[in-house]
Amino acid sequence: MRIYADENMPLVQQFFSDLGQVTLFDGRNACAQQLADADVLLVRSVTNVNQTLLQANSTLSFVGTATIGLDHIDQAYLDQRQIPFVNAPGCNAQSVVEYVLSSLWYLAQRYQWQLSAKTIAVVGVGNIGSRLAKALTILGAKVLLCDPIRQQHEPDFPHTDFSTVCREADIISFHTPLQSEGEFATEHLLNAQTLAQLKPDCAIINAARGGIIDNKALLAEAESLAKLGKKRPLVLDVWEHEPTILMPLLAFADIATAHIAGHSIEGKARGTEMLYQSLCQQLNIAPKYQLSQFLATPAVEKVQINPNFGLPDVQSLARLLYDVARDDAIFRYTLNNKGFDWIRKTYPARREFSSLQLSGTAVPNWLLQLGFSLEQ
Ligand SMILES: NC(=O)C1=CN([C@@H]2O[C@H](COP(=O)(O)OP(=O)(O)OC[C@H]3O[C@@H](n4cnc5c(N)ncnc54)[C@H](O)[C@@H]3O)[C@@H](O)[C@H]2O)C=CC1
Ligand SMILES: O=C(O)C(=O)[C@H](O)COP(=O)(O)O
Repeated sequence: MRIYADENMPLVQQFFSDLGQVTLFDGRNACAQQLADADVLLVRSVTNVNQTLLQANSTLSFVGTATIGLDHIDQAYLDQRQIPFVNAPGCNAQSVVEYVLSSLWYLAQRYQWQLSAKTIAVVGVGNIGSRLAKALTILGAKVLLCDPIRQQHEPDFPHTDFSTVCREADIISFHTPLQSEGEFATEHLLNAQTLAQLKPDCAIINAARGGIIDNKALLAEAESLAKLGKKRPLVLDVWEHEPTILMPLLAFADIATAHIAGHSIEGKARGTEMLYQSLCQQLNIAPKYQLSQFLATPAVEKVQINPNFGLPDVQSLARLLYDVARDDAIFRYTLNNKGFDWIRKTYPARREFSSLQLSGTAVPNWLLQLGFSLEQ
C-alpha cells in the first residue's frame, strides 16, 4: 500500500509504516503527478484535495485530514469517486482553548481587565467553543453562546444571535468552520457592517479560519480608529489568503501568529493517531499503536498545589506550559525573512495542560476541568 502523507504530520512513520510504504510530501505545493500512485492520502489544512489534485490518480482508497476544518476538501468530488474520507474532530480542541486562554490573559494584563467583569461571546460552540465556554465560566466571565445550528437541533441550547453578540460582547472569539454558502455561511461574518455594530473597544479573537473576518474591512476600521487615537484589542492566529497575509494588519494585532493555535504536540499528534485508527478500521485490522507510546516525557511534569492556590494563580501555572507572547514574537521577527510556512514547520514544542500532573491534598476540581491532570 502506498501512503502519501504531509511532511508536517508528526509520528506518521511510527503509526503508518507497518501498513505500507510512507512517502512524505510538501502539503502546500502538492501536485497531481506526485500523488498519481497513492492508495492512501493523509493531508493537513494546506492541501486542497479536489479534482485538480487527484486527476492523475485512479488508485486512491482512503483520504484523511488530520484537522477538524474541512474547507480544503472537496467532499462532493470524493463522494462522486466513492473514495472514503475522514477528518479528526476534536483532535486539537484543547490546544486551541489553551491558545485563546493565553491570549485573554495577555490582553487582560495589557489592558488591565478583570476577565470576570467581561462578557465574552463564543461564536461556534462545537468541540472548541464548548470547551472554551466551560473554561471561561470557570474563570468567572459572563459567556454568550452563538451557534444557530445547535439552536436548530437542541431546543434548550442557550443561543444568542450574532447581532446581539455584536452589540453586547466585550470580547468575541470565533470558532466556526469557514462556510461560504448557505443559511449559516460564516465567510466575512465579521465585515464592515457587523464591525460597525461592535462596541468600539470590543476585542476580537480569530483562531478559526481567516476568511471569517473580512481582513480588508478590519484593516480599514483599525486605520480609522487609529486616527481617533483608538484601538480595538485584536488576536489573529488565522488570516485571509494564508500564507500571503495582509501585512499592514499586523501592526494592529496585539497577538499575531501563524495558524498554530492547534499545534500543541498532543493536538497535532492526536490528529495522526485518529487517521491511523480510521484506516485500521477500514482495513479491518486492530490498531497496534497508541499516541501514549510515542509522547515524550514533558519538560515540566509535576507541580505541588497548596491550599492557598486560587483563580489568580492559574495563569502562572498555565505559563509553565505556554505563553502566546512567544509565538507572537516569533511571528513578528521571522515572518518577513523566513515566511509563514517556515514558522509553522519549525514550531517549537508546546505541551497541553494535561501533561502537567498536580499533586497536593487540595487540588481544586476546576483545575482538572480546565484540563490539568492529577498526579498518577
Ligand atoms: N487555528 C487553528 O489552529 C485551528 C482552527 N480550527 C478551526 O476552528 C473551527 C472549529 O473547530 P471545532 O470546534 O473543532 O469544530 P466543530 O465542528 O466541532 O464546531 C464548529 C461549530 O460551529 C458551529 N457553526 C457553524 N456555522 C455557524 C455559524 N454561522 N454561526 C455560529 N456557529 C456556527 C457548528 O454548529 C459547530 O457547533 C474549525 O472548523 C477550524 O476551521 C480548528 C482547529 C485548529
Ligand atoms: O484542525 C484544523 O482545522 C486546523 O486548523 C489545524 O490547526 C490544522 O493545522 P494545519 O493542518 O494547518 O497544520
